Amino acid sequence: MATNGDQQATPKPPPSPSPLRNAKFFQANMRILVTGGAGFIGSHLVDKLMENEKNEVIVADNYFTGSKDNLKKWIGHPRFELIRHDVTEPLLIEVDQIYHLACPASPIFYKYNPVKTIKTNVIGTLNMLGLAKRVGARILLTSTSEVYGDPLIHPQTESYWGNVNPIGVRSCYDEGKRVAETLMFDYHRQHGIEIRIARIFNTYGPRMNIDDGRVVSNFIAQALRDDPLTVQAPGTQTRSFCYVSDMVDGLIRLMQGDNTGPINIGNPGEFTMIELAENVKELINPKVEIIMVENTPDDPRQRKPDITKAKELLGWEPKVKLRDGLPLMEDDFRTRLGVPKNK
Ligand SMILES: NC(=O)c1ccc[n+]([C@@H]2O[C@H](COP(=O)([O-])OP(=O)(O)OC[C@H]3O[C@@H](n4cnc5c(N)ncnc54)[C@H](O)[C@@H]3O)[C@@H](O)[C@H]2O)c1
Ligand SMILES: O=c1ccn([C@@H]2O[C@H](COP(=O)(O)OP(=O)(O)O[C@H]3OC[C@@H](O)[C@H](O)[C@H]3O)[C@@H](O)[C@H]2O)c(=O)[nH]1
Repeated sequence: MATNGDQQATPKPPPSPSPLRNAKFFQANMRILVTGGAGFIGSHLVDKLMENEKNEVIVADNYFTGSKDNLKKWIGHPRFELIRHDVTEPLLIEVDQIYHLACPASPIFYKYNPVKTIKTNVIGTLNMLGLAKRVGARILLTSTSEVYGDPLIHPQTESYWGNVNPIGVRSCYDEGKRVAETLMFDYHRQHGIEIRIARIFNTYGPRMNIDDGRVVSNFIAQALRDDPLTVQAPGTQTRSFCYVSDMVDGLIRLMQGDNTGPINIGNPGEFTMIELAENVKELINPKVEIIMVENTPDDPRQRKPDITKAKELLGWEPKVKLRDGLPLMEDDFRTRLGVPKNK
């Protein structure tokens, strides 16, 4: 049973969705729901889960920031199903595991309709926990480093409670994810649900929306379009960037392991935004200009994961360095933007 030091209820055995599942000649695949599976991280997670022939993967997504395009290689596959579904509505299906990712992640998208972002985090997580409770599924929440807000300790350990503005423009996301974590633990303590919480730090890689608005996708798209790289002032703020394949590996290990978390999953390599811009310029377009532009309120000034827990409890650490990951993302952006390498 999962351990996190808190008192825990004894989990009930999962109800069997069909007596056939225990029959000798019935192929009992692991049924895995991925909410938000048409998005950036979700679609890479689906690719990895589909590699295992014992997995059946069901994606539920409302396509707010995701796209069917990200899943096109699986559409029609006998072990794959795609459902247009908004997680703020209940979902009645039979599954063994739930990876709950559904939520806009880029600040420009989560601020676009903040009330909807809160609903997605709170009602959406309640609905997925209700589903987990009904069918006895294990559920993993993709929480975020944003639960630490503008952190006053550095690097951030999971025991740090954070420094979040409860009424700011980012709060719909930060506080929404904090409530989602609370709900996960309350369902765990009250109903014995098997939970897993990943606190994801900034992740990048192929398939990010070209106009996603997050810094790595912005800089790469700008470099390929010969537009200036827009560093938001002061540019000394830091982030630590994890390549998506490392992230997916960490999420699967967390789901399959014995620990509830929360566990930080991220790459501790820390960069200022000026350093990131300089790296993109050097690697992708040495002629591009770097300019300073105005920032948005409550931008965290520093962020770096302490990944001791992930190393010890999951045997996980990231493998891909930023300077190796950026060219992989560049190739994907070149294809989608139609900008050949030696233009
Ligand atoms: N990428 C990162 O750096 C990062 C960092 C921390 C946490 N996370 C978390 O990881 C998850 C995935 O992030 P991502 O980067 O892939 O973002 P993304 O925007 O590419 O993917 C989110 C997906 O959720 C879907 N979605 C949004 N609201 C929904 C709703 N109400 N019902 C159903 N589907 C909905 C979107 O259409 C999209 O497919 C999110 O929960 C995010 O908070 C991501
Ligand atoms: O064009 C840009 C965009 C962003 N930035 C800066 O880059 C830094 C990172 O900004 P991003 O928008 O990529 O992402 P943030 O780190 O602010 O938020 C992210 O944190 C973790 C996740 O939960 C989410 O994916 C997202 O909320 C910020 O300091 C921002 O000011 C730029 O300098 N230029």
